[in-house]
Amino acid sequence: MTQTESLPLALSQGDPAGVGPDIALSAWLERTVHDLPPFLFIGDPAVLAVRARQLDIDVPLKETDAAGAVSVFSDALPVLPVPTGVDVVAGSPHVSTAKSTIAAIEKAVQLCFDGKVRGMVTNPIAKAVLYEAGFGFPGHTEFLAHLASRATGQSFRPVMMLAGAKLKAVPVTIHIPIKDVPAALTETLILDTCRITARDLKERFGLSSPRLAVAGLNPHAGEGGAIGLEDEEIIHPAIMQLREEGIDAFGPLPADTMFHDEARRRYDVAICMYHDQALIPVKALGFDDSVNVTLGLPFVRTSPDHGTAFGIAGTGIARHDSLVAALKLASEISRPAGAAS
Ligand SMILES: NC(=O)C1=CN([C@@H]2O[C@H](COP(=O)(O)OP(=O)(O)OC[C@H]3O[C@@H](n4cnc5c(N)ncnc54)[C@H](O)[C@@H]3O)[C@@H](O)[C@H]2O)C=CC1
Ligand SMILES: NCC(=O)COP(=O)(O)O
Repeated sequence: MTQTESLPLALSQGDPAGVGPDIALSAWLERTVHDLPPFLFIGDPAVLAVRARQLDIDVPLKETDAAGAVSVFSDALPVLPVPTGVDVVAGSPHVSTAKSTIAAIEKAVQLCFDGKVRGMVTNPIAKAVLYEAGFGFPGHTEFLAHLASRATGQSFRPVMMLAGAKLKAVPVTIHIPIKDVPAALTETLILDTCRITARDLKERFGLSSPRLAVAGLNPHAGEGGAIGLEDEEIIHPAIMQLREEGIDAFGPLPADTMFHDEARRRYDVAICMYHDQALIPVKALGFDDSVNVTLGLPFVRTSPDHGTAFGIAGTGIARHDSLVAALKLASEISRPAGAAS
């Protein structure tokens, strides 16, 4: 076991009124079945205790710091307390919890930089709740890059990748209105996204020469310019440049025919032009096994692919499969290259 492998993962609470607490509790209960790496929950122990009672499950909690988490994990769910300071009702999000939701994420990042955890996994946040509290970032992805820059003085370009057993996909533009996508799509943005994806698939995922299938923006990838010009004028030149750099990128491909079974065998990752072009196929093919992973950061971050699911928080029907997959993936990609599994 390497030094990194002896460390826990940090798991941030996410929105306390969402399913984050439910799935953290139930994943811990099945830690042995799933052979989970030890994780430290960063959030409010009172929220966990109330949710466990509501779900009628028995989960011992133990408040600790990162150093104590691994030894605690087999007998209790280790919790680094970040109190919400309010009574949280499952399924009823409230802006008053935003401060602690953000504090838990910041704490997890700090532990990564302090070398106290091997990486971080984030439970889902409700973006609208955080925006109401003045949060100035579209989501975790951009916030984590900001925190990394603040900690190091360097700039980081985060890349969102959804990774499942059947498909990995990267949206080049992320949380922006669909009407703004064409203007946001530049050759530089596509190049940066593909370079970071290719590098991290090599360095973290062990693919020696990742194949990047690049989607077009318009129907039929523009049909030779008759149905839009971005495919020929922006995406195609970016692909040519990537190929000159030795990156195995090809396209632009008509997006409607690049996700069927046979097409997916020709590539390792689909580079998509906007959020739903990437996330719809990933979630359709594997809602329960897919994981959101942020590439381009100086630490490991994964997350379940789903959101806060307020409608089912506290009911006992939230599945923890995607969180389990996120914990396992974080553990795998935080292992130094070449280390045996
Ligand atoms: N990484 C993150 O922080 C993410 C946060 N979100 C946020 O979540 C909120 C709700 O988003 P929605 O679009 O409603 O997506 P959602 O993923 O929360 O829910 C979509 C559907 O899937 C079901 N579902 C979700 N997770 C489930 C689970 N673990 N087990 C069983 N069923 C599950 C829900 O009940 C609902 O029917 C939004 O505020 C959004 O911003 C959404 C995606 C990722
Ligand atoms: N749809 C994916 C999503 O919303 C996750 O965003 P982030 O919080 O991981 O940036």
